[in-house]
Amino acid sequence: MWRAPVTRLPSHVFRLPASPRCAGTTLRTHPTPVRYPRRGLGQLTQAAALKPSSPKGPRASSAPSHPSKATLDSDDLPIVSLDGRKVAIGWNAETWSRFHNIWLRDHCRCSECFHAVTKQRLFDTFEIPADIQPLDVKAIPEGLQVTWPASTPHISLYPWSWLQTCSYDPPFPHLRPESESKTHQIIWGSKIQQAPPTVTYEEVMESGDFGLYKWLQNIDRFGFSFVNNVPVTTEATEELATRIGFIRETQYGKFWDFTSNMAKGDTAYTDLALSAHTDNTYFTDPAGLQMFHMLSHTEGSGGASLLVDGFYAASILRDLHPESYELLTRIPVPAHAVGEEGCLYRSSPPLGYPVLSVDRSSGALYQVRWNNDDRSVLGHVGGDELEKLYEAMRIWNRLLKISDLEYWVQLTPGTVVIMNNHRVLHGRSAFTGRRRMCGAYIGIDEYTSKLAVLEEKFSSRTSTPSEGQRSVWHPKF
Ligand SMILES: C[N+](C)(C)CCCC[C@H](N)C(=O)O
Ligand SMILES: O=C(O)CCC(=O)C(=O)O
Repeated sequence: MWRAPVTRLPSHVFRLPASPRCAGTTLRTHPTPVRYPRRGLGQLTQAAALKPSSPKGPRASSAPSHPSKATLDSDDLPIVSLDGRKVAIGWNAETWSRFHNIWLRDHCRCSECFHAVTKQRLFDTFEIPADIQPLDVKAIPEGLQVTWPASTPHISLYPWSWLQTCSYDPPFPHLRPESESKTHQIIWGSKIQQAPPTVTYEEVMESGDFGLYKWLQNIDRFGFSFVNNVPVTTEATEELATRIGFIRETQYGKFWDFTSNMAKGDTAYTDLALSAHTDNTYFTDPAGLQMFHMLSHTEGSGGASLLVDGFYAASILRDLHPESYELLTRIPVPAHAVGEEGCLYRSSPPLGYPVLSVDRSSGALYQVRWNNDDRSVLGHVGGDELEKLYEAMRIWNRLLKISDLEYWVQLTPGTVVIMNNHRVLHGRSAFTGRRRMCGAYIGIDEYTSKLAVLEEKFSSRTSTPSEGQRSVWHPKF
């Protein structure tokens, strides 16, 4: 049985082994702090600075760390030079970035080129000559200053830290904001039941939003969170959901209040057991968050809830069954929801989406789509690949049922569970009696937007300026 080496974290949570990249989690390498060009390097004359730098100029080897302040000392500025159709910036003796001239002109964010409030581009990118050349490039304490040819020469200024965050030749991943959350992702197994991520209703509802931030950080890191002490009403549960964003309405309604009465044409509205699955595999954009609050269960038993970390299961599949992992990241699987007379939802495009969606550039897993009950006819997989696909699904299904991965919990009135439906699978055991459940979906974009806004508010990296308007140099757009 594959087990990630347990590190110094509590026994029920651990980070993936220090392999370069695992499903959904890229461990951050903390760059050794790098000094800016020493005085000697910073003293290039203006003319020298404009000379094309040596094409074999040193490439990035030690990634720079963000400058500790917005402006740099005049005698310690990066070297800047023209390099054909690019501008080269020497952060230190061996680390350079190169930005295409057209990229720099396109990304000018002065008030003429970029709307200071709406943060939308104001000029026509395609008016920029493909071979545009600066009249001048200069390193000044505030950043890289570039003068562009125009009837009245146009001056652009790019802050040093923004250039480092956006550097693409080479990229500095550890400076990208998305590296933060990926690094924070914590995968878990059944031992999470020792200390599941939990916040209180009072924390989440308090007006300062820090409790709400704590809740969303839980979801960002673990893929789910409980909320305790929630009033046992649909109204309080709905109000809790809308603290994150507007509810996603579907054919099941907006805020659901359901039981096993087949009110809707889906087995969720029965007392049957449901194996681990994600919802909405038939939607182009499956709901991002799913919230459940069990309001009552009388005259019966069972109905325990199941949570499985799909990113954990996928990392095991990747490491132990790479061929099956590859098939599940490549072969689309169609799905449908047609139980309601007035509905005939089927995947669009008709072939559907892979069970495991992987970012083709980084290789990081970003979504699990799995509901074997809602899967449609596999009519597009030919040859021996079909049997390999069934074998891959069999292995995947077996992984989801390993006791070390299953977190069974009996929900009780007053405790809400919310999960990231793109990562955490859920299910339930069969039950008897009358079981009343309520909840809602929230779109993935509403969730990630609210988390980003709260990060702006509470984290040091991207604080909103005192005047309340976010900077045009915000690292996230
Ligand atoms: C609305 N509520 C969550 C109660 C039921 C949703 C139906 C679940 C459906 N089989 C799916 O996997 O999407
Ligand atoms: O009834 C439950 O506990 C969960 C039902 C379910 O899996 C769903 O609605 O997707």
